[in-house]
Amino acid sequence: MLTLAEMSRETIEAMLSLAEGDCGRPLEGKGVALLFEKPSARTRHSMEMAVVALGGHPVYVRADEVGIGGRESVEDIARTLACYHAIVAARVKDHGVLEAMQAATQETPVLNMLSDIAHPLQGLADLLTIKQLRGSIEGAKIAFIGDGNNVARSLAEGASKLGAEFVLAAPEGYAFEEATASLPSVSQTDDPAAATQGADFVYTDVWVSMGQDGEGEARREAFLPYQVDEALMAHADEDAKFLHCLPAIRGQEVSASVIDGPQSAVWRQAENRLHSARGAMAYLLGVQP
Ligand SMILES: NCCC[C@H](N)C(=O)O
Ligand SMILES: NC(=O)OP(=O)(O)O
Repeated sequence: MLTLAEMSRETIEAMLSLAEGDCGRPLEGKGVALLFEKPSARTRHSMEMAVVALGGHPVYVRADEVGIGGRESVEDIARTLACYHAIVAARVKDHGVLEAMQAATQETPVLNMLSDIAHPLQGLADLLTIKQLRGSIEGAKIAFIGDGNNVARSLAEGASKLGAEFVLAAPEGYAFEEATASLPSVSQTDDPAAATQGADFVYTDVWVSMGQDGEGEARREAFLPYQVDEALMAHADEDAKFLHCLPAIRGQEVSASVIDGPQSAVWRQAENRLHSARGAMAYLLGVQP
């Protein structure tokens, strides 16, 4: 599971059903490796607790402990972890590392816990949140305001598969590449108010992702007109909810009044990281809803 684009509608729906139901204990007596090249709060904790809920044992590994590409090749690290674990999960700087791991481990699933281009576990939690709050994903309108980044791309891919409308509002130079922009029911604009018009969900993420600190100043300037505040929320449906994968910077991509206000669903969304991780891993281990 490296991206939501490579998964079928049926697979995503099965994972969402498992997230809301009984997954059993398919990891009884088994381990899951959780390898992190970048920091994490939600992903580490939701994955560790989801592994425990499935009967398994999580092993947290920092990239510098195994020395990816230095002490040992990516392929040999993946093969090693696959000797002991039922799933190899990794948060990486370069998506190509995940592809190399999956090619090396073959039968042991590799699970993307965030890369430079995709965050499928976040996308799955977002879809679960939309399903719970709206009743159905099909026909929902999601406005994503800001960077066309890993989080935006995964949700666009999932929304497109499940028949939701996804509109990205991004400044020039930060929009989706053609492959994502041309997915069914995905569109983009540089106008945040136009994107938000009638939206059921208004989503944003940080302007400067992990590893982009060198671009911080240019990004903060480019994204200045893209803050989600109460004035922008007024363009959305009156029952619209605000979503953010977190961590958030109040006063940059979102005003405190919106993220801490009555339309915010960010804590439901954060909790759903646990349920969706459980559903995703159960499915990867062969459990059917
Ligand atoms: N916690 C999710 C962080 C998402 C952000 N786009 C990043 O890659 O840093
Ligand atoms: N949303 C998310 O992935 O959070 P962490 O970076 O804290 O894991």
